[in-house]
Amino acid sequence: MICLGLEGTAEKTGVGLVDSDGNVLYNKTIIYKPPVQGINPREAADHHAETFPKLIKEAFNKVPKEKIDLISFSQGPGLGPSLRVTATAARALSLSLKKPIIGVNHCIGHVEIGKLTTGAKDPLTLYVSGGNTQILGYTCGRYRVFGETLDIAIGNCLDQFARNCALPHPGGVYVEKLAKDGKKLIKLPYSVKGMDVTFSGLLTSAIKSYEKGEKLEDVCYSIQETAFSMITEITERALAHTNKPEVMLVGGVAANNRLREMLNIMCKEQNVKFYVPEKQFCGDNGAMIAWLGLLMYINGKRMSIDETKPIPNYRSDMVEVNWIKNIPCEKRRIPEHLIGKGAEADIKKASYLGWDVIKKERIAKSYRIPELDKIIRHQRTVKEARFLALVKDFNINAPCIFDIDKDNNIITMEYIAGKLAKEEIERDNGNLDCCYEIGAIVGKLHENDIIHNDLTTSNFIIRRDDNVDNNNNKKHIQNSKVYSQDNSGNKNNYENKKINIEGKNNLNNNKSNNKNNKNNKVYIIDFGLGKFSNLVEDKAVDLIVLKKSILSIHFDRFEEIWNRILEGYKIYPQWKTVINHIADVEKRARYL
Ligand SMILES: C[C@@H](O)[C@H](NC(=O)OP(=O)(O)OC[C@H]1O[C@@H](n2cnc3c(N)ncnc32)[C@H](O)[C@@H]1O)C(=O)O
Ligand SMILES: Nc1ncnc2c1ncn2[C@@H]1O[C@H](COP(=O)(O)OP(=O)(O)OP(=O)(O)O)[C@@H](O)[C@H]1O
Ligand SMILES: [Fe+2]
Repeated sequence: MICLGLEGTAEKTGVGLVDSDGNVLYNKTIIYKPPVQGINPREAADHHAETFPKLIKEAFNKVPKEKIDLISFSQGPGLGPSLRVTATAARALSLSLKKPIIGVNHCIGHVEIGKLTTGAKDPLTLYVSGGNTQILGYTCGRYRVFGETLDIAIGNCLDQFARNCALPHPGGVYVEKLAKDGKKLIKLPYSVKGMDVTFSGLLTSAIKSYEKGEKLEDVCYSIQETAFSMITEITERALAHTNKPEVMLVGGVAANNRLREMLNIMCKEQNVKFYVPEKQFCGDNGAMIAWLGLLMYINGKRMSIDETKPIPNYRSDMVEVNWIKNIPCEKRRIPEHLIGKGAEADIKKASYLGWDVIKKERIAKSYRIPELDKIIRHQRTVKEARFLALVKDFNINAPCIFDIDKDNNIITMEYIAGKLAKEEIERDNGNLDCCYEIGAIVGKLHENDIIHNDLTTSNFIIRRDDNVDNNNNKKHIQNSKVYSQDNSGNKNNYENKKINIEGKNNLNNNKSNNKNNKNNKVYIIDFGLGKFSNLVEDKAVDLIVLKKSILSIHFDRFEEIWNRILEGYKIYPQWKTVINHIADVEKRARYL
């Protein structure tokens, strides 16, 4: 079976022919070069209208039209006028050749052509392009978004910077060339929030640096080093979260050699395989649309002409995946001498003056240039220790700090025996009792203008008294300040509220669960990205980071979990303002 695919989501017109064995028979892309002001959607659409007929004719010279069995086209996401011309061209072809038509999601097209051409089987995919920056992984019938940009895409950031410096389109290519001659690292905002990133602060700051007279080569170098370190870091975070055995890099920005190098280094250090397609399959192309169309069609998907309307905001996680049947069970392996290998740190269990402790060492990341890496690790180590100590003053359970080795970026802290909230929620008959407490902890942080910036269910530990029984720490902890604060009047208040919620929403009436609960305490960890802020915006983004991590990891019980967390969050008097602001931030962001 042979499929002809039409790509036209933005300014590139692509036509591809692929057969059901995965052979690419034809693949050509022609880019519309926009004027200095940037892409004009009307002109991009006119470019498609002129270019599609030429490319289709060329394709028919490769494979006679009688041999084509299916027409597929990029249905979204993208610019309205471009998508409309593409859909119209596909419908016309389908009707004239009397062949079926399939509209596909462009982003998933990038992922599937990557898998086809590299041999990756179950990758965590970093998809970086002009319109998107996402970390995608397949679980249970869909590609889930583990991390993404909360404002503009990385390619858009590079292109906008280039445009401001009168460099041609596509800017990423010219930034890469100039960066090779840059030497000086100019300080630009490094903005990572959990598994998400933002680039608009970095873009503004880079433009200002250039305007102030910094050498263009140095600014380009600094943008690449900073922005690519950020996306490599969130990929590593998502890897630590999902334990996928492979990483794949796709999208137009995947053509960048420095980014390829950084991810390659990170994957070596995490002991996972790294894949990147050859350059013709990185950027937008028709073959990726043809291949995804084939996968969907062969596995039973059919579309009527009425269903072929463009979907400009077509998110990757909206696609129902019908073509993935079996996923290998292989997972990333953590070295045996560690109890945890997060994205940032190695976690070792140890003993300190008779206490059970963990040593959290922020190890050097060789993908980052040492100058940047040193600053990041030092700042985060100091910040984490300070916040861990501080939050106890607000009746929040967090491990006690025993020692900070600033030279080597090691924090020695109390070992909290228990399960991560993530495991507790995912275990058989999932226990959601911790969710209220998680919300209450975040509410207390926000009440005190503390933003955690990395809220996920891996950063809450449910400590069980059962687990502490045979633990060295029990007697020490019972006498400590932390423990007495745990038992403050406030806590009873939380318990009462929690019972109310559970009464309403009685999901876990298993007696033994309830009995265990009484002894459970929720601890928060990992304050390396923390900061002080009284801005509603920062508090809303903090909650969005948590919400998105739950959507990607606990997708099947999202509503229940999120409602419980929000109930707990109501401990914070300004909860309503923050929760209302979430919708504003989400509307503004590209990901909606
Ligand atoms: C929705 C769709 O229209 C959009 N497509 C898209 O953005 O085109 P794509 O070909 O995947 O990526 C283009 C981006 O890729 C960047 N790019 C190309 N070569 C580059 C290089 N060597 N270094 C850095 N960026 C590069 C360009 O600057 C541009 O921002 C998308 O996939 O989001
Ligand atoms: N005090 C502690 N007691 C018990 N286990 C802990 C403690 N701190 C961390 N861990 C374990 O180590 C894992 C990683 O810790 P942490 O989140 O602090 O590291 P990280 O490198 O910042 O992780 P990431 O950046 O991936 O979230 C935790 O998920 C938890 O399993
Ligand atoms: Fe693309």
